[in-house]
Amino acid sequence: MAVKTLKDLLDEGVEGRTVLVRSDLNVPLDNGTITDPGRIVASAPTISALAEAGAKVIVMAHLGRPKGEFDAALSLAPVAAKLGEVLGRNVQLAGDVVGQDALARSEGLTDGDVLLLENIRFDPRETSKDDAEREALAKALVELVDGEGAFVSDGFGVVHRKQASVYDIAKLLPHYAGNLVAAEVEVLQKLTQDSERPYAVVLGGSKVSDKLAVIEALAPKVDTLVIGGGMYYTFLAAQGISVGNSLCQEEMIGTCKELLERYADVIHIPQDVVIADSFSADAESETVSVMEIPDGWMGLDIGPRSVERFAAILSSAKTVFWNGPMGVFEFEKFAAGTKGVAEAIIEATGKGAFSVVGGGDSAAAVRQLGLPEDGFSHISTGGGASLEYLEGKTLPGIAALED
Ligand SMILES: Nc1ncnc2c1ncn2[C@@H]1O[C@H](COP(=O)(O)OP(=O)(O)O)[C@@H](O)[C@H]1O
Ligand SMILES: O=C(OP(=O)(O)O)[C@H](O)COP(=O)(O)O
Repeated sequence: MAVKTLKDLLDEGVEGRTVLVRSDLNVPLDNGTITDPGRIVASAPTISALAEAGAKVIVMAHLGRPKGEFDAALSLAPVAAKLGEVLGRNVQLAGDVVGQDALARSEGLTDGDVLLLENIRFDPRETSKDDAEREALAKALVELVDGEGAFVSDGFGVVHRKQASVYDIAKLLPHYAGNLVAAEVEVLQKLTQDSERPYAVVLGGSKVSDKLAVIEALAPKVDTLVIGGGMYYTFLAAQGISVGNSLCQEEMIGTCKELLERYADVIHIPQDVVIADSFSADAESETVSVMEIPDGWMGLDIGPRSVERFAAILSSAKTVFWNGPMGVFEFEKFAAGTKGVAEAIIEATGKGAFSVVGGGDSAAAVRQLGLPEDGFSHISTGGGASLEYLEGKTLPGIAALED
């Protein structure tokens, strides 16, 4: 990556300078409690290095997908507390993004202080499609800077988003790749440059509209695409199978039909499914063939026959990239598919395959299901970002650092 790095910035000297850092602190929450702090832990070294070197550090981050306005359930308050604990230093949380409180707190920063702005997506300009709106937010963020500022991009999980705190801000300040972004890109380069065959990609999760588009680009590049989680119901619907209340992206049915025809040898979808009568931990559940999903029920995990078949396919892979849980692993009843597929990837890794798990929830699943983290070659903090990198797409948050 031909970009300046954190080391370059530290060599220049940051004492007394305000450094804006974009981190991906989008961690899973259960009723306000962080269930997996992985992304906070992975983001800490860059923030810590800057604070230690005497910078006034202002961290920008998002949580979930608020609709451009304050949402108490998506406040970064629990994240600020956890970040402080991990860093071993006080982390202030601003009550807003670029409002009165953020401005007053940024003016009061002294060397080595860390200030976290409130969820950057509370400001509708962050995710706006309008360049001028995003640029206006980027300018407001720069106004928090005292003297000669700098921008460090360290939120790998969000570098595929053309958003104000990821992309536009780099045009206004000297910019550098943080340690996490640099390390993640280095590992993913291995996957794109010399991936040993057979190369398998396993896709699941719930960001169906984002990731169905990725399948189109990845299918010609890999030997096997294993699809589970919330992703495959659109493929079932494309075969005329009724999916009840399962996640399904109606407008992508035509695309899925074409993909199934063109890549029949590459794409593998489940044969059986664990269905539920509601989206809850104690829902009534049953394992059925994918042909038998009744109206009103929804698929929340892949079934045991599918796990067995996927495990057989993955056992011969030499390169594996996995993003997205196979089911709603947060509920015990629907965790077996994710566990089974993860175990198959661990087994392949043990036999010499190079394996990468990407995504906040996928990484959380590995830890929560008690699987060994060192069973994989690398655990990445970015799911969508990794996928788009593997696709060969230009990632706005990385391209902006190259300018
Ligand atoms: N069949 C399903 N229906 C609804 N949600 C699902 C299903 N399978 C998996 N999920 C959910 O997908 C979420 C993770 O999706 P995603 O954000 O795409 O993954 P990652 O964060 O690893 O990139 C998990 O919270 C999980 O509960
Ligand atoms: O969780 C994230 O991505 P991932 O689920 O693809 O790993 C990132 O924080 C990006 O979030 P977004 O997909 O709402 O832009």
